[in-house]
Amino acid sequence: MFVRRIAVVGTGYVGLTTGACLASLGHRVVCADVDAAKVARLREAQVDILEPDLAELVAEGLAAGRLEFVVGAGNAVADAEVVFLCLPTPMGAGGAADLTAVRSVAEEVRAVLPPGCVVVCKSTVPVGTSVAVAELLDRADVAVVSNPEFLREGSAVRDLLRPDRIVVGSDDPAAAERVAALFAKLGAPTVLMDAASAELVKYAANCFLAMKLSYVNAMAELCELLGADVTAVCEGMGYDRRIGQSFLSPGPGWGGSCLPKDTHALLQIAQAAGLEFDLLGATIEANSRQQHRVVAKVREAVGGSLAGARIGLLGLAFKAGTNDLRDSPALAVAKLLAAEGAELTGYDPEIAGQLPGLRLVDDAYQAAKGAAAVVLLTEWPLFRMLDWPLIAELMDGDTVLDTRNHLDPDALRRAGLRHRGIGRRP
Ligand SMILES: NC(=O)c1ccc[n+]([C@@H]2O[C@H](COP(=O)([O-])OP(=O)(O)OC[C@H]3O[C@@H](n4cnc5c(N)ncnc54)[C@H](O)[C@@H]3O)[C@@H](O)[C@H]2O)c1
Ligand SMILES: O=c1ccn([C@@H]2O[C@H](COP(=O)(O)OP(=O)(O)O[C@H]3O[C@H](CO)[C@@H](O)[C@H](O)[C@H]3O)[C@@H](O)[C@H]2O)c(=O)[nH]1
Repeated sequence: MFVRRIAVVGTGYVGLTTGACLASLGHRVVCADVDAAKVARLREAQVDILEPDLAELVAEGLAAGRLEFVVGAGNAVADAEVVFLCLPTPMGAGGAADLTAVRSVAEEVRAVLPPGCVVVCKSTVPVGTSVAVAELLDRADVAVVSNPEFLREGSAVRDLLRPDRIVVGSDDPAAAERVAALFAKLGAPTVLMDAASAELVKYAANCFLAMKLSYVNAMAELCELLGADVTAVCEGMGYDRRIGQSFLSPGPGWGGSCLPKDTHALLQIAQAAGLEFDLLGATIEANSRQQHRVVAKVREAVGGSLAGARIGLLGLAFKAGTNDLRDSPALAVAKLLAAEGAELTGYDPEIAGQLPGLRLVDDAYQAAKGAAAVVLLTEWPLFRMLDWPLIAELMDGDTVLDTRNHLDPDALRRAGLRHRGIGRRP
């Protein structure tokens, strides 16, 4: 494999993982960010996000001289053969993806990109963005390639080094081949296509996953009405290889930094193209319904009114294994509870500091103390090991709402508590 000089712009979940992994594959990588304090920490191998193996890979790359961190995209690209854009594309006005950072970096680097380099869009961006970036760059000698990223938070390094597939799209097939070659060592199935299709694959995949979860959450509601058990139903469905066992767990609704913004963005993309994508709209609506359903269950547990009710929340991150709170369903549920006058105390093993609308405490027992009900919102393994008799003693009420079906109902029952799950037989 040829060693390549690579620049990565943006050192968040995607950029830092991409940079550290490409360095571990032998390439020489310069990562840039606008956040000077973050760059200073990264130069000391201090990684803020909770990602297994990432800090180690960063330290190894720095020590080997293959990984470097600089402030500002313009300072990273000078001798790069390939430039990855790993910039935020948050939900903007009306739900569309906000491309401000991508555009501003394209303008920042256009005059300093070396001749013949390839610019790769790894951010999740609407169809047509590669073409728009090429127009902004206005450099006939620079090709633009789409290489969407599919990593999950909490397993970012593993997902990047052992991907299910690599998608590379460009209207310049030679440039796409050059980008695919960077990852050749991984031996993953690599799908080459045109730029528009590659951009759409990312949204198509995330929206399909969201739809699968909304379906499962709706099925859980139906199970409650019919006296069936969603765990058994999903297990039975999942053995069908066309369906699969993964991504079939009901919860308090799906969230995180990607699924919510990407479903809204694709709805906008479809609408702009003249398609009312009703199925996707229903997927989003069902998710909001699921959060309201959780609130209704808490209301019922405390006897009808949440005004002044003390509620203990276990878990705040959008899923276990991350300290990311972006679009966390736990926070969405907390906000709805607070709007009805509930007094919230919350605990998450990976979240510290202050959050609006709730009192953050240092352990699950403090969250349960005096609570009329306890609500588990993130499936942290440690919650399975709690001292339930002690929690029963500390609580005012007796109901634990387990929105992830994560706890052992018998252990709670033995402690004298009422366990309420999602889609479970009472
Ligand atoms: N987080 C994920 O799990 C994930 C997975 C796949 C794809 N994506 C997509 O990848 C993109 C990046 O997501 P992320 O989660 O890594 O974002 P992030 O918010 O974690 O990181 C973005 C980084 O870009 C930096 N930045 C912003 N403007 C900049 C500029 N002008 N110049 C240089 N740096 C700048 C920020 O300071 C930040 O460090 C998004 O489009 C997202 O949808 C995210
Ligand atoms: O069976 C399941 C699986 C997930 N979730 C929830 O769904 C949300 C998203 O989970 P996950 O997909 O694991 O999180 P992300 O790290 O945001 O990863 C998604 O978003 C990334 C950014 O686009 C993509 O790269 C990944 O492929 C895609 O899985 C979270 O709230 C989870 O709790 C469930 O409720 N039940």
